[in-house]
Amino acid sequence: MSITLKNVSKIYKTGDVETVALKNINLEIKDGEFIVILGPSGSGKSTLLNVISGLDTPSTGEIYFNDIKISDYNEDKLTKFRRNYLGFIFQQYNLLQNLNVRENVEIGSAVGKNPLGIDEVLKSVSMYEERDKYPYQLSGGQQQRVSIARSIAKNPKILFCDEPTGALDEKNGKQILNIIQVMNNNLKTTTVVITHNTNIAYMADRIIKMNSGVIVDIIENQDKRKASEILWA
Ligand SMILES: Nc1ncnc2c1ncn2[C@@H]1O[C@H](COP(=O)(O)OP(=O)(O)OP(=O)(O)O)[C@@H](O)[C@H]1O
Repeated sequence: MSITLKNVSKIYKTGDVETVALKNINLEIKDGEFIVILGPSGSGKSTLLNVISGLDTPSTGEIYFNDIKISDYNEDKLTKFRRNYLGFIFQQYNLLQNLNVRENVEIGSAVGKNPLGIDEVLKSVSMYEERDKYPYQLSGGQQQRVSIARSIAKNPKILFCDEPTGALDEKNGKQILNIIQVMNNNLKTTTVVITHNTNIAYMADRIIKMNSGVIVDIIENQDKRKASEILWA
């Protein structure tokens, strides 16, 4: 699924204070593309991801998924659209503590239009053996893998990742990135990753650099690397 932003701005109002978090963003992300968004703290990366993915609404401008203008959707329609077509991976794992690994992943697959097999997904994140354990019995890296399994089980058209490896060490971080890359390669899932780790940009087709709410540069990556090949830290 492709994404198009036309003149998108986002202004936060807190009392009398206005913060312009996004200024007139124009952007096209192609179907199946792997995009990495880089930029200093406060530059608008999370706001951009939230607005693109319908977690928040733009103040002005239009957003399309293929030909569907989602910036016209009301909250109900947006929620359904997100549930059916979009996957999210955040730094926090957000697992349900009273459900085991398999049940957490089943929740993800249940909402998709065209879900993947649970066992297949658990195997792809190397958590099949751990399927009967509860979140408190798992390491941080394992919990993040379950969280990813839950996001990919519904076979989303687009995967949005906000600092997916922020809390992980090199070994676990690269394992997570590899899973995201395999999804993008094999299922052609359009992928948008926000990160502070500039090394991750080597995995992208295109790198978007942000500063003060604007896109300051878009770079075609001529040296696309596998997750296992990037440097760390
Ligand atoms: N809910 C909000 N209310 C008011 N201002 C906000 C809100 N969310 C973000 N902002 C402001 O909008 C600007 C962009 O924030 P955003 O979180 O998008 O940046 P970021 O690039 O993701 O930063 P970081 O890398 O630190 O997560 C900042 O000036 C921030 O203070």
